Amino acid sequence: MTTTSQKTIKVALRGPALLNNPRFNKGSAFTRKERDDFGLRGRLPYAVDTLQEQVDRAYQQYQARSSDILRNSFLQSLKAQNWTLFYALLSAHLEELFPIIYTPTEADAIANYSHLFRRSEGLYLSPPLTDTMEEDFLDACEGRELELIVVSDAEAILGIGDQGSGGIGISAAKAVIYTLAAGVDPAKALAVTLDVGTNNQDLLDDPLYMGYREKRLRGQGYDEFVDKFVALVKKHQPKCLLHFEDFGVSNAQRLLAKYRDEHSIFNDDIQGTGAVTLAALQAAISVTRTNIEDQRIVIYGAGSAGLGIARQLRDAIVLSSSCSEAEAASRFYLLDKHGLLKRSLPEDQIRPEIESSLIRSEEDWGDGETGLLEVIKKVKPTVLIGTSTHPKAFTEEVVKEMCKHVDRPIIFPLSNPTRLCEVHPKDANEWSGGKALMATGSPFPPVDIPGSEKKYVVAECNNAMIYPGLGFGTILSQSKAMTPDMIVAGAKRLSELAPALKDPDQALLPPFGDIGDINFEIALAVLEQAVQDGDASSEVPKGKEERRNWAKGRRWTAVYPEYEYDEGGYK
Ligand SMILES: NC(=O)C1=CN([C@@H]2O[C@H](COP(=O)(O)OP(=O)(O)OC[C@H]3O[C@@H](n4cnc5c(N)ncnc54)[C@H](O)[C@@H]3O)[C@@H](O)[C@H]2O)C=CC1
Ligand SMILES: CC(=O)C(=O)O
Ligand SMILES: [Mg+2]
Repeated sequence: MTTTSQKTIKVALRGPALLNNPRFNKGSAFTRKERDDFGLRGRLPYAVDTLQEQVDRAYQQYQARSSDILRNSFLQSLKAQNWTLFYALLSAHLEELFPIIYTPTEADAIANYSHLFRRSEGLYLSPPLTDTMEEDFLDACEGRELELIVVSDAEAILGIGDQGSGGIGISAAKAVIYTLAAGVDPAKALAVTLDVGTNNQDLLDDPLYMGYREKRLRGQGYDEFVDKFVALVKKHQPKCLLHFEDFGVSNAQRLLAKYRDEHSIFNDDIQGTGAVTLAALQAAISVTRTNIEDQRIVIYGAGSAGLGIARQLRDAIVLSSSCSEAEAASRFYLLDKHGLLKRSLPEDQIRPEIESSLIRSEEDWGDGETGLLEVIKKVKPTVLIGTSTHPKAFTEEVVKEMCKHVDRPIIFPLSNPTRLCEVHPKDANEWSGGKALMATGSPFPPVDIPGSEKKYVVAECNNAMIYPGLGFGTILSQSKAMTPDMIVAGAKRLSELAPALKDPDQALLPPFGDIGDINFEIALAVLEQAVQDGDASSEVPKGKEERRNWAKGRRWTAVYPEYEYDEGGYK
């Protein structure tokens, strides 16, 4: 691990103000000279640590915590103290710590936000403070030119639903992953929660609940509130990527459509999930040696993720075959709470934003609700994807029925956190006699390959495998929008890096331990696409190799620069 960079930066903070600033704090790693210059001599134990020694100590402290939620709290607190150490520790033990800062543990941390709370982070915006929103926004930006804002209104956090003010947790976690995986400078990122109230009665009844204790704002009031926020982003941070996370399905779709031509925006649950699933599917069909247009695809759970996946895969079929959009759409069978989405369902059982080509016609399917097993029997799908939050929905009967018709069923139970997964991969593996090609939303241990000493690594098909690269590539390009072609370029690059391409017994996506290298490649692919389409800024270097080196240099890494005291320096 490199512990100091060659860079020297000017800092205007002294003593406790420096030690309490997580961006600049080095704790026990301040050099003797820095201790002299910044009034720190007697404020620190005598020895000067390296970053590696700090990481070793922090890791020991981490390991001493007795539960995942306590480990999550420990890491939160470390982040509030020292960003460099926090990111260096995460990078050093990435695969182990990732599920602690993200799914599944972060879901529990968010659900218990008001009880675990110690220190605020990011920006909290609520309707009673609408009049001061601009002032509060500018305060949170602290004069910085941001590259990234992650915003959530917390209506559909992971699979655990409406979490009110706890939503800041998902914005912050997604922002951390941008830094960890893509090298977005944490000082140029902001986590925001639009705390517009909550319909989660448990939160409303909780005396310790910290959010805006009202039912969710809806309708025109909600739209005006979001409009005001987006207008501030456009006005004060025109170059920043605005990432939407875990909005309720109707708002997610609507807001993406509303703002996509106005600012560089991205909806992770729709676009990120669509892209990562496309990459995993490309790897799976390279194993089955079939074409994407020949798949019959059942998607169980037609919300943000399910619809995002359907649209991304449909568009991929159109791109790689002679199929029209309608022909491509006819390969999909979407199910929601009332079973198969088909025209004979009452109007209020199908969300109005779902395009009719994704809804099956009644002649084929008759009246009444059609459940998953019936759909599997009739459709004989090659691909079954779960985005429903309905645990264990892919029963033994469902998996075995699928196996009757295809040799290698592709089964992606993507719901998070772990306990909401549609099928445990161990069960799907057993029921399919080891034939299922699997990917899940949260991490699962490898499963046995029948008749082999080897294990089958279940890919983690989570948008976190791709969104940092999609976002960083867009930030680098300074394109006005993250275009569909840029997203496809990122997904294509990810699928090329799948271990299954080299060995069909290997995982459909790379491991999360490689998330940094992988997302750098994704970011480059996105940047190249923007350059090719003429969407990149003129500041982007002209030659391809030059661009790669330039992009590498733009990555923030967890190293300590040297500090020089200067009254005009960073505060
Ligand atoms: N692996 C990944 O990268 C991602 C996974 N997800 C996961 O997917 C799940 C859904 O997330 P979103 O789409 O954002 O939520 P959402 O609320 O927009 O969608 C869930 C959909 O499932 C439907 N549903 C609920 N119960 C059902 C049942 N019993 N049968 C069929 N459909 C049912 C709901 O009506 C809704 O339309 C969550 O668990 C989330 O964590 C979401 C985004 C990314
Ligand atoms: C992964 C993600 O974005 C979700 O579960 O909502
Ligand atoms: Mg999400």
